[in-house]
Amino acid sequence: MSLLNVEHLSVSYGATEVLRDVSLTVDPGEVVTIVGPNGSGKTTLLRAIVGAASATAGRIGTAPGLVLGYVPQRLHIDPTLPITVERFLALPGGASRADKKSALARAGVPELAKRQMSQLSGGQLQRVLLARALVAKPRLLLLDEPTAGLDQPGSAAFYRLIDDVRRDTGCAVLMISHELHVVMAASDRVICLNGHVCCHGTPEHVSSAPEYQALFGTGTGGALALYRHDHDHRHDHDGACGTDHSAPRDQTKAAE
Ligand SMILES: Nc1ncnc2c1ncn2[C@@H]1O[C@H](COP(=O)(O)OP(=O)(O)OP(=O)(O)O)[C@@H](O)[C@H]1O
Repeated sequence: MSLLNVEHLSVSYGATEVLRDVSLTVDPGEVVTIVGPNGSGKTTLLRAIVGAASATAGRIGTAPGLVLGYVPQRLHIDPTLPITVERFLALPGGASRADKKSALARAGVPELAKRQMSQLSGGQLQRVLLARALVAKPRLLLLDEPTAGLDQPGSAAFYRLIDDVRRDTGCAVLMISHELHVVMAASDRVICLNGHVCCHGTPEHVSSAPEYQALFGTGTGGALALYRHDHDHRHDHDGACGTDHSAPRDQTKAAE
């Protein structure tokens, strides 16, 4: 049984439809990565899954009692508001000291408990955000570009950490990433989003799909092209993006 089942989801901000007819599933233990150009609705999709953006159509089903852990893309911390890492990790429902300690240890930053949030480096902050997501012992971890702003070694270390967490806890991961080599190496499945699901499947399948290449270019240049592609294929309401949305079932579980 899937942990998460997004069915025909549409989300609008005012009159602007940002997501249209998006369907996907995440099964226990899977790593599913969402790629897509800036403004393609990736963050909105995660926000809808955690209940922070409301659907205009479709539904989001979760396994009974599913605990989600969400690492947002950005966190603004008011530097005038003193708050320690330890206090930041407190959950609305309360978290034990032991749970907070073990989440920090699992995120690789056990020494940061007493530090001020405003004094953390970018890499430390990402790990503290991860720790906060882990306190509740999630079965599904949602990561929104978790390594944005980190240098290459910092980013690689963070993804190794995610891999360790997944192996140790068995949680599934649904993440947004712009780093193609990470996506290729670490994901079971990839969903290419551009307001709608352009294509989906194994990393190999997606990276060779014409819809993906139209968005991101081909080869390793695709990773760099993520931010400067020209959106040159249609994705209006007839779904005419040249996409075979009925991709072979052995290659993907999206849109079931
Ligand atoms: N709260 C909001 N109100 C109105 N429009 C919004 C809001 N949040 C996002 N949008 C718009 O919705 C579209 C999708 O935004 P979203 O942040 O989901 O894209 P994204 O794929 O995550 O982009 P990026 O890669 O730049 O992070 C954008 O055009 C954005 O300007």
